Amino acid sequence: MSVNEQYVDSLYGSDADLERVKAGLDAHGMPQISVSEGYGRLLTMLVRMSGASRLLEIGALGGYSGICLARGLSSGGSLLSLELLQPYADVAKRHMMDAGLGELVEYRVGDAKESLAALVREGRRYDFFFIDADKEGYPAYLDYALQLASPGAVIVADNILLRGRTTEQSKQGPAVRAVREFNARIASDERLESTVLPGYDGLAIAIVKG
Ligand SMILES: C[S@@+](CC[C@H](N)C(=O)[O-])C[C@H]1O[C@@H](n2cnc3c(N)ncnc32)[C@H](O)[C@@H]1O
Repeated sequence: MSVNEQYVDSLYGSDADLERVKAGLDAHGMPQISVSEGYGRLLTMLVRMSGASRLLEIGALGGYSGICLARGLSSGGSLLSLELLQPYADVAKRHMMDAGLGELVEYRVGDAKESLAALVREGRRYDFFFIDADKEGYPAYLDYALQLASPGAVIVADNILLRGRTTEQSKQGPAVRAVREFNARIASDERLESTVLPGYDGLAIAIVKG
């Protein structure tokens, strides 16, 4: 983390619900790869500012971003979270319940591409997407988000810099290539209005034009 990011994070007090998630990840032998603190706060604000009520998260881990997303919901809103691993979804649900947000979230376990294809078949619509699962899947996740989006929906994706690998031309692995394709599409797709924030590990934010 940069000095600036550390400084900004130090302005905020400790958050008991999010600290519980970090401790829970260690306790369950899960990786500490939750969204950064600063972008977690931004997720809450984006949900609140957009007025989104049907949220779709791709990649739950231990529920850190789930808490941040659900905190921005107003009454009647809900979060569907797609997670590959049942034990991770169970841990995330526990953390959401501990944060008093358990009623707002539902999990679908399995490969996100299959869950997303099922949501398309079911005719579902969402007005906020948070993409944060396997990086090879990002281009497909963007395709599905566009199919599932209501007009004006917000699409956010984390880790678009891959800790420097995205900009290092010698790196040509499948995850790097997929994220480069995703970033290029976020910036150039005429259906989207977008920006990319280069802080922490990079965050893409797009609005689906109405
Ligand atoms: C970076 S972590 C998510 C962090 C979480 N969004 C947060 O900030 O708290 C990525 C998650 O995606 C899940 N994942 C990886 N591949 C997946 C797939 N094909 N389908 C669904 N989930 C997947 C992993 O099991 C892991 O929990």
